[in-house]
Amino acid sequence: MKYVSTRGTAPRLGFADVLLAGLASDGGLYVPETWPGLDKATIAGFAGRPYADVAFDVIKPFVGGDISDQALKAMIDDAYGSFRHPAVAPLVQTGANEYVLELFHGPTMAFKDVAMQLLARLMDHVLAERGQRATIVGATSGDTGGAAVSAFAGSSRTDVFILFPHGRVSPVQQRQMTSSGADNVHALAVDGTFDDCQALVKAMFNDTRFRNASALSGVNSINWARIMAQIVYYFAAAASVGAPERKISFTVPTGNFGDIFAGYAAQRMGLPIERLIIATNENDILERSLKTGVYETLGVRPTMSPSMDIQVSSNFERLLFEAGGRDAEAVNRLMQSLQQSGSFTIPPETLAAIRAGFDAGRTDEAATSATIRHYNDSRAYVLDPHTAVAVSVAERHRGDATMIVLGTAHPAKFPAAIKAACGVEPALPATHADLMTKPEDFTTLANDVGQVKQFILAHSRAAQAGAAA
Ligand SMILES: Cc1ncc(COP(=O)(O)O)c(C=O)c1O
Ligand SMILES: N[C@@H](CCOP(=O)(O)O)C(=O)O
Repeated sequence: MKYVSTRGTAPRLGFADVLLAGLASDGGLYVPETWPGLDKATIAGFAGRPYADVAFDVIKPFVGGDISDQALKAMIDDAYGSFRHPAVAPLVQTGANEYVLELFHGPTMAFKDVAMQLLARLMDHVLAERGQRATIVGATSGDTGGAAVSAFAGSSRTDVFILFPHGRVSPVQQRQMTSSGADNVHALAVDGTFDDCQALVKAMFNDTRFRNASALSGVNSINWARIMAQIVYYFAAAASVGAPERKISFTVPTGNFGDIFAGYAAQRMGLPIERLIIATNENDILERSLKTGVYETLGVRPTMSPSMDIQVSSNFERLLFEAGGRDAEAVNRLMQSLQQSGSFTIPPETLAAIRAGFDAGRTDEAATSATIRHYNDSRAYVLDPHTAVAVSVAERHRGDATMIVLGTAHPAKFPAAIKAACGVEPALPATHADLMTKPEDFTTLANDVGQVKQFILAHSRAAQAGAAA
């Protein structure tokens, strides 16, 4: 399996190189050169099988021959052995034909763990085989950071630098990033928004000298391996409720578009999905884009679903590439326009292709609270605010297909919002009982790429080894 960049000029790479590259060298995102297919019998056969077995079958074609089957299987088993629920991603029925897919039973209580636990093992494996170290950078609006810290803490081959928007993540999310005590973890509180943090990460990748000097690698969903691991739960969940014979739609709380792009990838691999529904909070760039055809960034508004407080939705570029017939030049033009003017107009045929598979809806703060309250009162089920955004959108997009809403975080990560909405203060799982009393360690930095690079060069063992060589 080879991978190509959405911007067309970066080298075609195999899986192990894409895994370590993160962002492509032309600024684009890697996608598989061709989509592997799974036939109907294979998909139906996923029902009732252990999650790790489904993961192996879905992931194996993307890895090609770069990692042996035995090593891949061992890493998958180990990654999902760290989850608190034996099913890894259980489906909870919430209505006659409605389910919440609980993706928050991993070590940091958000769906990011599903991919990050495997990504860390894959990276360590490839780095060990090559005798290399890497400098890992990540931007987070709250959950990717904690998941990365948990997955990479103590790894001898990586130093991890997580940029988070100072004062814009929940206290639980912050502690998960700042209290690991691991020497190879650096939490950086940036004076800015998540979009600023993500722009800093991309600027570091686009500086070839810095990138090479520090052996830079990324853990955001710009890294193909993150998306790859997230495809699995679409197959597992759909098969468990009767796919491929039963019609199924998914509603996905969306920010950086990685999670829903994984659903699109599952569809391209043969999973019949009726509709993929993008659910946004008041940071509704994707909902506006699908409605008007104009992708236009406005200021970020802080909401009670902070992990979705995003305007520049990185993985939308992957969809533009696919829906536009893999026209890398067109993607380049759109991305240049975004950089210069903060907006672009989606070409009409591309927009039509997107609308053929996707719907989008927005939920404001009052409706998010009302949904949390309603689910608590009527079903004794406590939704986290991100999942509540999606449940509210799903209710407005009911068709005759079975609806699966992705439950992306545990409500205990956002206790203040839940308490305000329904009076309940969700408790942290016993595994996290001491989290909020652990000492914190983080560094505050300005929204300045020079300062961030300087910090990384001073603290990355890969950079220091490179400088000494
Ligand atoms: C809890 C939660 N829900 C939803 C999202 C949005 O997912 P994506 O960025 O893949 O669209 C995020 C952040 O990514 C998140 O942390
Ligand atoms: N919501 C995310 C933002 C980064 O998304 P990613 O999936 O690209 O890592 C977060 O919680 O950090």
